[in-house]
Amino acid sequence: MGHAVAVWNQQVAMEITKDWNGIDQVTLRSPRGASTRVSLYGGQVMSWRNDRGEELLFTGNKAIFKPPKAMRGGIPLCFPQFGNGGCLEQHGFARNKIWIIDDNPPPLHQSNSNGKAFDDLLLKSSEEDFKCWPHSFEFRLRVSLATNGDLNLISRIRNINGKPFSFSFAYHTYLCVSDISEVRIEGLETLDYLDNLCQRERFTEQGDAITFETEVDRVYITSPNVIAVLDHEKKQTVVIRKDVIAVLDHEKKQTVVIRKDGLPDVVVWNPWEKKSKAMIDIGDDEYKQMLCVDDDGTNHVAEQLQQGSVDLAYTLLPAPGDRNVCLLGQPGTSTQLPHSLVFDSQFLNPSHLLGNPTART
Ligand SMILES: O=P(O)(O)OC[C@H]1O[C@H](O)[C@H](O)[C@@H](O)[C@@H]1O
Repeated sequence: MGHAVAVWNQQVAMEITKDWNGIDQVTLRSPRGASTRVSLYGGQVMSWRNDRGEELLFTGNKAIFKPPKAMRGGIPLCFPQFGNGGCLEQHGFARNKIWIIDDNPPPLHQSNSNGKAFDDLLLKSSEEDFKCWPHSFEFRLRVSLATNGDLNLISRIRNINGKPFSFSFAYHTYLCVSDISEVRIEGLETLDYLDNLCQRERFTEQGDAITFETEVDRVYITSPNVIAVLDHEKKQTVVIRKDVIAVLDHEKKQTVVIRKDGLPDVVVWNPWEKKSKAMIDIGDDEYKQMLCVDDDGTNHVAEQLQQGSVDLAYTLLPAPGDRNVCLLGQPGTSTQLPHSLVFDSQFLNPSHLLGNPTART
């Protein structure tokens, strides 16, 4: 079966229920109480809670949980287009499709499932999609939850007829923050970005850090190894690496680390007050509690998939905020943060990405 649990009590580790629209949703639970819920509508992660039951992803009070639009919040999957730069609807159609549970997924590395509850979902190109995007693909998503609450997403996109196609992709992650005015991002300051608010004009980031005093919608190109997003109010920091993003919330005493592979760019988005008021599915003031840090391959990759498949891996790791953090990047380098996580980021090897038992100390 494509939904399985490796180690602990399977009966409590995974549950399939119907949402209020009658659409299946899969809840995975860790033995320590962390959980995640993924909807077959869009393959979207709707919720991710740490072992204290605290929600780590943003969902607004006015979020609309009804097809044909994706719910604003959680982690929508943007495919085969991120943004509105192509011929498709904004962020592509995958987030608005009904996925199925994949009962027979091709194997991932053996250790991927060690000690984890996981579920495999599948979206196949349909005749309807073909009218607007004439390419044959299979998009497999593995969502897994480790014993320690780490959330891993692996997207495997496969060209199934050998005719090359291009696509862009993003994990459009809505992080929950305390107060956007108290959040800053460090590490993007020398990067070039395309400003979606200025017809994608290219600028170079000049400030010491990115702070939020107005709407921001930027694509940072080829993000470096380390970016930090600090949330003073929540006492939380997000560290983003090319392969890793960490989110530390001092107030909530939690850390989230994101590791990614095959996704060179970072999109930073907050709609701010005016745009929020114009959006029907977010409360007027809720922009203060959200920050989208999307990991994508919009500009550089626009993956050309000639044959075979590409894997786009993504890991979110929560950690208590009362220990020291050491993010180990390249061998011999490290970034010390005030709170706590130690991991080995040789994540290009899926066994490290998904199954490294030393990921948390
Ligand atoms: O409203 P959505 O289609 O979900 O898009 C929400 C946002 O997604 C990304 O972050 C884009 O950079 C923004 O321009 C867009 O507004």
